[in-house]
Amino acid sequence: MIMKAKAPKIAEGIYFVGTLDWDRREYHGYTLHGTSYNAFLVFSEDKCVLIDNVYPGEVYSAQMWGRIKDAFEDQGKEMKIDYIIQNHVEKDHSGALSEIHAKFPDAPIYCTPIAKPGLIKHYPDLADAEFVTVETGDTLTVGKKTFAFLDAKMLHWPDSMFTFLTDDGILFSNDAFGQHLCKVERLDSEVPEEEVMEAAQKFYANLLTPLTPLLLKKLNEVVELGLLEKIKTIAPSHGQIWTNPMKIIEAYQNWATGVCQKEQATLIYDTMHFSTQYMAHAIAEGLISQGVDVKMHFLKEDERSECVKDILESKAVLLGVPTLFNKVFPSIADVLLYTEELEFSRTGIKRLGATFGSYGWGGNGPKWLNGKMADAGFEMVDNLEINYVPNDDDLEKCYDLGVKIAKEMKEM
Ligand SMILES: Cc1cc2nc3c(=O)[nH]c(=O)nc-3n(C[C@H](O)[C@H](O)[C@H](O)COP(=O)(O)O)c2cc1C
Repeated sequence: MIMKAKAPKIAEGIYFVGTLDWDRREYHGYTLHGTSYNAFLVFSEDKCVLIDNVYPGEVYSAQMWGRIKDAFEDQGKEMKIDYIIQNHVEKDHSGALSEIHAKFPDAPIYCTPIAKPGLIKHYPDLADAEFVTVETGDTLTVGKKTFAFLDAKMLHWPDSMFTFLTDDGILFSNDAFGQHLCKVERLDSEVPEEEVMEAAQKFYANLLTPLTPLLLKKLNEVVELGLLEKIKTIAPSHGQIWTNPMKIIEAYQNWATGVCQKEQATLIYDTMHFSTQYMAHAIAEGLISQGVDVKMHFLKEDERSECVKDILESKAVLLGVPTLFNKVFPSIADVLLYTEELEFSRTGIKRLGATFGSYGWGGNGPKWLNGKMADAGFEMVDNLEINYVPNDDDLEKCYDLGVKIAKEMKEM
C-alpha cells in the first residue's frame, strides 16, 4: 500500500521519508504522545541512498512509501534505491527493511558487523541480501556525496552507528539526540524550544543515563576527529532535526556530567489511605521554604519514565510509601528498580536520597527502601516513619525533613 504523503526537503537533494506515528502512547515502557520514525533519502547524481526506515506495520510503511514516491517525483526520477544504510537494528528503524530489500534486491545494506546477524535474526529473508559491514573510518561515496561511518557501540545498542554526510555536514545519529515527538514540523527551530528540550531530556534520562561514560568518550572522539566544527545539522531517528547542533550537544554534556543539576528535588510517592500523601506534601513545603524546586510524582497518576526525567536534573530524590507486610507498598519497587538500572548515582554524579512513609505497627518500609537506595548509589540523608495518620507534630517532622534535605543540597 502507498499513502499519498509529502516528503519534506531538509537540504538540497535530501528528503524526510519517515513516518509520523500519531497514535503511540507507550514504547518499551516509556509514555509518549506519538513519535516519528525518521528515515531519509539522499540523492546524488543518478543514485539514491536510503538511511534507516520505520516501525513494522502496513500503516507505517504505507506512509514511508508515499514519501519516497513523492521525493522521487520531486527529483523527476523513477523510483530506485541504490544503497541502504541501516544505522541500528531495533525494529522502529528497520521494520520495513524486508519489503525495501524485496523491492530493491540489488541495493547493498551498509551496517556494522554486529548489526548484520541481528538484522538477519529479525528478518530471515535478508539472509540472501548483500551486506557491507562498516566501521569507523569507512566511507561510501555516491556521486558527489560521501557518507562517513562512525561506530556508536552501545549508544544505545551494540550494533548502533552514526552516518555523517560530509559535504552537507549532516550527522544521521539514529537514536542519539532523539526525542519522542510527533509534530507536523521537522526542524527544532519550528517548534517551541522548551518542548523539544524537555522531550530530549526525557529521552536522555530513559535511554542514555547508564551509558553516560560511553557517551562522554564518543563526544571526545567526535572532537578529536575534528568533526564537531563540521556538523551543521543533526538528524536523529526520532523527533525534530537539530539545526543548532551545539544546543543539544551541550545539553548532552551537561546531562552526562551533572552540570545540569538544579536546586531541585524529585519526590515520588504512593499511598493506600492517604497518610503518606500528607507526609509528601509537608516535606515538599519544607523544601520549598528553602528555595528548592520540587517535582512531585504520585504513582497512581505518574509513571516511571516521567519520574526519571526529573531525577536527571535533581540533586535529591525522595521516595515515600506506606509499610505493607513489613516491606513497602509495591508500586515504588518499579521506580526503584528502574532508577537502579539507569545507574543514576553510579555515573560519578552525587545525588542525595531520603525515604518516608506511614505505618501501622512494626513499620520498616522506609528503612527497607533506604537500604535499597543506598545500594543504588544515593547518599542517604534520612528516613522518616509516621504511625498511622500524621498529626500536626508529625507534619512538622516532615516539614523539617524537607528543610534538612534542602540545607544538605545547598552544601553539595
Ligand atoms: C494489607 C495491609 C498490610 C499492612 N502491613 C503492615 C505491616 O506489615 N506493618 C505495618 O507497620 N503496617 C502495615 N499496614 C498498615 C499501613 O502501613 C498503615 O495503615 C499506614 O498508615 C498506611 O499508610 P497510607 O495511608 O499512606 O496508605 C498494612 C496495611 C494494609 C492495608
